Amino acid sequence: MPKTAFLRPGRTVVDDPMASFGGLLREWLPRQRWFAGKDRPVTELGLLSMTELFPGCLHLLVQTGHAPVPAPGGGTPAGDCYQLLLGVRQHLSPRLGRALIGRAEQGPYAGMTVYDALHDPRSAHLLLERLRQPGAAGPLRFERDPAAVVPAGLPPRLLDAEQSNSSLVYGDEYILKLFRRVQPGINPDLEVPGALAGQGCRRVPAPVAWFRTTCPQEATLGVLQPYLRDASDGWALALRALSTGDDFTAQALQLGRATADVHLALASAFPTGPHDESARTAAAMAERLDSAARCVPALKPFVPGLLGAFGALVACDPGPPAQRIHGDLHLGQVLRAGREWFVIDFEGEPSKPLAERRTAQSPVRDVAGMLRSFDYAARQRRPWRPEWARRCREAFCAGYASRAGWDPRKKHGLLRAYETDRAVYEVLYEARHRPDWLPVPMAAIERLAVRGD
Ligand SMILES: Nc1ncnc2c1ncn2[C@@H]1O[C@H](COP(=O)(O)OP(=O)(O)O)[C@@H](O)[C@H]1O
Ligand SMILES: O=P(O)(O)O[C@H]1O[C@H](CO)[C@@H](O[C@H]2O[C@H](CO)[C@@H](O)[C@H](O)[C@H]2O)[C@H](O)[C@H]1O
Repeated sequence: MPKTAFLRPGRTVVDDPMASFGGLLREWLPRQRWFAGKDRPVTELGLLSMTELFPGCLHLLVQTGHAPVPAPGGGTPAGDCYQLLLGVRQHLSPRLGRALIGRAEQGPYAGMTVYDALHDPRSAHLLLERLRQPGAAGPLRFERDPAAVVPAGLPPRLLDAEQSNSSLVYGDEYILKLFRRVQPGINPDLEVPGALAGQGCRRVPAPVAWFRTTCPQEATLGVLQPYLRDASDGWALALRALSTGDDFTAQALQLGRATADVHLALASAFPTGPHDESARTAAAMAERLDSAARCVPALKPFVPGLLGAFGALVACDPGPPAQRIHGDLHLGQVLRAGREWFVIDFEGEPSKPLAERRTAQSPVRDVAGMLRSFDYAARQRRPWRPEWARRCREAFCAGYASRAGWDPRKKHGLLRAYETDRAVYEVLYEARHRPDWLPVPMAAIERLAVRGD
């Protein structure tokens, strides 16, 4: 196998590895669930860095490029940086068949089989070993909480979930999340749980080890944290309750309390700011709506009604002070283990720039996210169960109010604005990732635009 080294951007390499991988990855990337640019064909793929992590396993950061949109004023869509772990072998054993990316035809790896190494237990094992022993590999830095003791030899398994990233579970003890779309700066999914652990907040699993890159820019690549075994996520529990007819309001009430606990800890751990309800926030929401309506024309008839909801942001009583928030709170981001709710995945909405996700924002945004999620769950049942959603939403708000010192139910105008903004995001998300689900947020759009309740 050709010897590979870390490639500095801009350095001329005689044997360009992308001559081997470029074509294969251009085909493979857009088919991955975590690929964010599904609405933009990948026309170029550049290599930002490549590091041989261990023999037969390459760590790559690649940059996508997209063709200009032909429509007048269409511009060129922005590309993204993705993290890949590629296995390179002569032959792939049949048990790794679903990890296959393809066979390199040319370049330094000509004739070799290329595959997604996260599926390979050997690579997953060696990755944990790297995290257990802090140090550097090319531009990669492996670091850990000095107090944490992670045992060796925990058997890995790759989570099969529909995810924005990829996660490996080790022996039901730890979970390692590898960020697929990488943005410069510290990822809030490392920053926030680390800061909350410092506050003694037990509702968020604390980071145990992590790795980052220093090139081409500083960026977080992965986080290892304790795995909550026997936990069920809120989405699965809500759907189960809906199908058995069990009450879910007690859980929703506790979830409201847990959310408020996390908000209080966040407000202590990070700077807070004046309330976020301003003409600027309303304008940002209107802009997001405008660009969503350009991508999803079904939104267009509702635009005037939805703009009315944003206008209320400036007219109504201000909400609680701005603070760091979760940013993408829904039933899939909360886990129930034992009798407690835990909150995970502090990345925020994956499509927003990282710097924006790290700003202080209104906690109403998170409340609205969870309220939307009860509506999503209720719409999984036929006939639709609006009463179920209404009761859960009420209970969640009551639980939240009992801890937070303010009651979301008394902030109707604010909630409507943030719920509308969230539903617009969901329309875009579903159009890009799961078009079959589009009617779910569209039903909310209709309700919010027409009836406003
Ligand atoms: N600490 C944890 N304990 C148990 N399961 C977890 C933990 N963290 C994540 N998971 C599981 O992994 C799934 C994906 O995690 P998440 O952080 O939401 O990743 P993504 O950003 O890819 O959506 C969750 O839905 C949950 O089932
Ligand atoms: O992958 P993430 O969990 O970071 O979040 C993204 O995917 C979610 C879907 O998996 C999406 O959530 C939407 O669908 C959920 C049901 O599958 C529902 O509970 C949420 O309320 C709804 O927003 C989320 O928006 C997206 O960022």
